[in-house]
Amino acid sequence: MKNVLTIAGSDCSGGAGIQADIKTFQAHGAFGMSVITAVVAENTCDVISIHDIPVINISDQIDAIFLDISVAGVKVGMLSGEEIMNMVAQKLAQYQPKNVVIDPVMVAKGGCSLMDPAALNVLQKKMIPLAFCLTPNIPEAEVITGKKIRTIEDMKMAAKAIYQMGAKNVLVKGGHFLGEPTDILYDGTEFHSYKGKRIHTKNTHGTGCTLSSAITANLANGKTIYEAVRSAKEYVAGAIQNALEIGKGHGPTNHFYKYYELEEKYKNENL
Ligand SMILES: Nc1ncnc2c1ncn2[C@@H]1O[C@H](COP(=O)(O)OP(=O)(O)OP(=O)(O)O)[C@@H](O)[C@H]1O
Ligand SMILES: Cc1ncc(COP(=O)(O)O)c(N)n1
Repeated sequence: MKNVLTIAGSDCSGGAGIQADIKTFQAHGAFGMSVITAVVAENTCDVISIHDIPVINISDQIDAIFLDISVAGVKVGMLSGEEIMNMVAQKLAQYQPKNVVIDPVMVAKGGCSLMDPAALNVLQKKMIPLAFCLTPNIPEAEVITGKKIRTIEDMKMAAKAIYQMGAKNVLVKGGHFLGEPTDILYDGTEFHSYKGKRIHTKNTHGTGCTLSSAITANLANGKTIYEAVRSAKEYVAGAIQNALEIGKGHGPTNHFYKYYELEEKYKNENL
């Protein structure tokens, strides 16, 4: 079993952030670990408040893991400000883990900001070059590149521009477009398009967190980036399809359907 780490914020309502990441790791047969960067008081409707964990403690959490345990993949989610981002970048550069997947979380589904805009420069200059894969949604790709995205061609141009900032692979997610959700991957040579069928539901809280964690676990489990993204997109579609009617707003993705499959696999392989 591979050990995978998420460095992200806590969503007390269990739909996004650390909680979504750990559920996703578990459903992929990986051992999940977490470094919590912020405690977000949020639910399916709103973000009420954000408490950043002191930088020294985040740094200690990262050391605690890397000084003791081998890490096969790292997913990075919410980093709310410059100081935290600088430190996480410095620690990743120090420990050089493989399979770093960065989800540049900026705004929660309800519209609340989860990243200080002043941190954009650090994201571009220090975090993006550390990413084996960066997974911006359309608004995030627009902020990072400073260019509007209206078409698939614009998504490709954005992926290329972000690749040039130093990420090895860039996946621009198309969930925010109307119509079928197509994601575009650029690997520095070619574009790969991942098409999906739109599932008509309001229960999509945590889809971005789930996708990036599934990619991380797949890479840690030895899949290529192309296979990791294809399989993660299928996983998210299943998690949306089986989404739960929890709360009054955007309900969370559901990971249980995969646990049952995993249980069967383990039984059949006598693991
Ligand atoms: N309604 C939907 N039906 C099917 N797939 C979807 C739907 N919405 C999003 N997706 C897929 O889910 C993944 C996450 O995409 P999205 O663009 O929503 O990311 P995100 O905005 O970062 O998510 P979040 O809002 O949770 O942070 C992508 O693979 C996208 O294509
Ligand atoms: C702690 C944390 N991290 C990430 C998100 C983004 O997820 P979403 O856009 O689905 O609200 C979130 N809401 N909370």
